[in-house]
Amino acid sequence: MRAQPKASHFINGRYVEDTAGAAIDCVYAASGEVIARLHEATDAIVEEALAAAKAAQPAWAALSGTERGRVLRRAADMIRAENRSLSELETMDTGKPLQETLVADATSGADALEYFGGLAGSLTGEHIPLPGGDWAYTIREALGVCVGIGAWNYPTQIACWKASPALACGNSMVFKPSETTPLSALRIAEILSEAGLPDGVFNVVQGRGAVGASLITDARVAKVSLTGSVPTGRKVYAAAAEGMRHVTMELGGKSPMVIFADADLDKAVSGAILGNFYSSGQVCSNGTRVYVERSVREAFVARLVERLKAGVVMGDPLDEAVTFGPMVSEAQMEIVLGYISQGIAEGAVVAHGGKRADRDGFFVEPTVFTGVTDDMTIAREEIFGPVLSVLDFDTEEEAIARSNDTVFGLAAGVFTQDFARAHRVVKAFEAGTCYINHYNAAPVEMPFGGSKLSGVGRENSKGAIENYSEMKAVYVGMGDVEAPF
Ligand SMILES: NC(=O)C1=CN([C@@H]2O[C@H](COP(=O)(O)OP(=O)(O)OC[C@H]3O[C@@H](n4cnc5c(N)ncnc54)[C@H](O)[C@@H]3O)[C@@H](O)[C@H]2O)C=CC1
Repeated sequence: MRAQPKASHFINGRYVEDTAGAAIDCVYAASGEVIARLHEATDAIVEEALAAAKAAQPAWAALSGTERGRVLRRAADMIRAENRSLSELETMDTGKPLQETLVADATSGADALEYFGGLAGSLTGEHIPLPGGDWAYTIREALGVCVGIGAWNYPTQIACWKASPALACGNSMVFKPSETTPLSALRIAEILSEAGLPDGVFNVVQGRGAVGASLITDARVAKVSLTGSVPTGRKVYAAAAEGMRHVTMELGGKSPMVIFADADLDKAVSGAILGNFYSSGQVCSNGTRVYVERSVREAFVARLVERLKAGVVMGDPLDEAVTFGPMVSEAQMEIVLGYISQGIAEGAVVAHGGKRADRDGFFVEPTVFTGVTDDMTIAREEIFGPVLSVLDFDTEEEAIARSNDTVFGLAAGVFTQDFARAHRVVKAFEAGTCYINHYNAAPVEMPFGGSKLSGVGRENSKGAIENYSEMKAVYVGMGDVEAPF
């Protein structure tokens, strides 16, 4: 199997290569096979990308929002038309089942392009009447050159979620995908170009952390948007602060899901599956701490395990019948297996799964732990794999307090038929993205992002516009100017 792109980088409307950069091997996670070899951006490539983005931005910003939006919406249509091949590429890049990528990756990217393309024409400032006939107005302006840095779990989606609001507002972007999944952002850049995006407005450069770091501190960069882990977020935020750059930080989590005894148990089990095993658990907002009211805990675990036994089909993720893929990489598999061992060592009980699957590739069995306590490592740290911890609780107050007892604040969910309680619990959650009787849906119309250590700013929704533009305020004096002397 080969998925070799035309070159490693896409700059100024064309593919660019510089083989002097260190090699990045792209590995198909279901077999361990190398399917493409790319090269990290050298200093010359980084310079070329930033110079292109800087040069292209003013003319792009000078177009009307409607004109910019038209390009984004055209790209959205092209992505939808090409959904199958983009989904296959995403599956090869990440190892996620084609069954998932067909509905959740390029389509989500297209949604973002369409949504922000639609908004672009309506971005305006405001008129502010003042006493004495004076007035003020605001001009919504682009920030300039934005840098986007992606994680490996949703490479297409992340590229589009960052590019769409940035470009809608008139910014240009240099995007660095994760070195683990370098392929799909290149194709997105190519499609944007084919849709009519002026050269240099969206550029992709490859590389590991050092390339990301060199992008952030360049004087031409006005904003950095990162999707990644908390430790990386700390470094990127600090580096961006040196130049007073704007940031959006979409970081990790250890989110709670609270299931009350009155919940529709089948819906709650579905929520727990969506919030733990989709993308083999490699989802930042996953609700991995599943608090179940004591009286229904056994029934919940029994149904969950039954559904996993019946529904999990492991195999080649390119086979559409497969529902459960491998970890993205051998390294990630080892991390997840390490957490499982630690859970067992600290006294948690494996109710399902618990080991590497007996097949080629980096597969870890979907794993359910019971007997988990709040102080265990598996209940405190982000695992980023298919490991669900069941914890039991007795009262609403206790469930809320324990849910919030974490440094993270990305997402949280509640399952109950008592809607007054649902809204009360959600109000008390310390999390940016909450769910009632659902989990992990991320429509573009809804803000997405975290509080506490899980992030700064929001992606998607009209709110993202605030994160990719700034207001220039203009005071207009209509009468005398009174001065003290
Ligand atoms: N909140 C959200 O929306 C999401 C958060 N994530 C989080 O991402 C993490 C998993 O993704 P990984 O790729 O392993 O994260 P990571 O933090 O290792 O890497 C993220 C990106 O940052 C780059 N990077 C690393 N060091 C850097 C530095 N010093 N300066 C600039 N860039 C640097 C990497 O090359 C990569 O492109 C998890 O913690 C997960 O929760 C993942 C998806 C969505």
